[in-house]
Amino acid sequence: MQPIPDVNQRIARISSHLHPPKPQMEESSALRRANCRGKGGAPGFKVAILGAAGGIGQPLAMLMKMNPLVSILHLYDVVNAPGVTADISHMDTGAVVRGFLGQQQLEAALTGMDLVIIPAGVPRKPGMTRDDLFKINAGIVRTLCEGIAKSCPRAIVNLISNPVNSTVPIAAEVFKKAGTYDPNRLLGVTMLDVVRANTFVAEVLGLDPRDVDVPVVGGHAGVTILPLLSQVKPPSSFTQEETIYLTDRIQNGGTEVVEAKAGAGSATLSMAYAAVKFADACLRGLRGDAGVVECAFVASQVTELPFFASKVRLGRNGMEEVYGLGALNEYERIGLEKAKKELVGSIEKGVTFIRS
Ligand SMILES: NC(=O)c1ccc[n+]([C@@H]2O[C@H](COP(=O)([O-])OP(=O)(O)OC[C@H]3O[C@@H](n4cnc5c(N)ncnc54)[C@H](O)[C@@H]3O)[C@@H](O)[C@H]2O)c1
Ligand SMILES: O=C(O)C[C@H](O)C(=O)O
Repeated sequence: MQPIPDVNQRIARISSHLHPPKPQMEESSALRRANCRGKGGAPGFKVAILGAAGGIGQPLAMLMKMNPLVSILHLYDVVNAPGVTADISHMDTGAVVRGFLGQQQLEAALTGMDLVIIPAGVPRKPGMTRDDLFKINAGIVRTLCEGIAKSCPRAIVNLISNPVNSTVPIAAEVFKKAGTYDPNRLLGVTMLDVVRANTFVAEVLGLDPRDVDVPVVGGHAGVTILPLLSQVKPPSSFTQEETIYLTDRIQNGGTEVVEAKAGAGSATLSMAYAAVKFADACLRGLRGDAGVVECAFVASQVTELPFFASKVRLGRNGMEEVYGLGALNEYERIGLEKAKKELVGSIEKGVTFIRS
């Protein structure tokens, strides 16, 4: 005969139906992870997203949950991390998802991570430059990088927060101060410029964008975004009119989206796609795949500037080789001078923010 549960047990059972266990945020679930038979031990890399509840963070988290190279996915934000974590964690893909809310959980979010992707920070509104975001985002990036230096100093960092031309130097200075700086592990994400360039060039040439590869060098703001149309694959030639149109559209792709969103933010979905494309390349490099090459804003000796976006080869140690610029045509040489002129100030601004 079944024992009759006492009233308190019955109330507890009814209440647990009405108020199902909260999504896993640390130890909040009624059936704790330790009691589950599956330990989520699939082989793969541990990845954290900082700013995971934002416009980029959410689709980025979804796409990383779908990436078979990821075994553990940590979602950190200062707001709404529990909701996003609950939602994403129901996807029946391999990665185990854990959520972390607020500064006091930053250390737990970062400990043991192989790759940290940072889309935390405010986006532009129409009329603003990326540099207008410096005031708020510089401090956010500093805090998060201090956390990385403390909790996962060997992690590869993919920095998305704008202005990338200044936030990457900020991150480098924070890591230097902490004694953990490895230039090969700090990569500013400029992949969206490449994704846009491939799309716009394919449109002009009448090709499938998946068959087009446009190197984009320099930085990630206005004239610092320098597409090398003379090096497009498959080899292609452009009229002067096409070159001017394409260069302008690639350099102002971000503004095109900011204006279309009319105050509701900047590129999020195409950025999440680009971020995952780049993160996947980093993970394939970490796995030891040969010939993984993408563009990124990195510490560099390709020009006289300390940072510059170039094609880089990714490997077990992050960036393993930075490629030179190759032969440039006259139009690109003029563009390069303009890009360097603006980059000097943006890099210096980031360095000074930490040193002063
Ligand atoms: N590199 C690129 O190509 C590229 C492309 C698009 C956007 N961006 C930049 O990415 C950033 C984010 O854009 P978005 O559209 O996702 O913005 P968003 O406002 O939608 O999301 C930002 C998220 O960051 C979180 N956040 C704020 N402070 C934080 C902190 N201290 N720690 C952790 N999280 C914090 C917010 O709570 C929010 O969830 C912006 O700076 C934007 O300019 C860069
Ligand atoms: O343009 C922006 O402010 C966001 C981002 O840098 C982009 O290129 O879309």
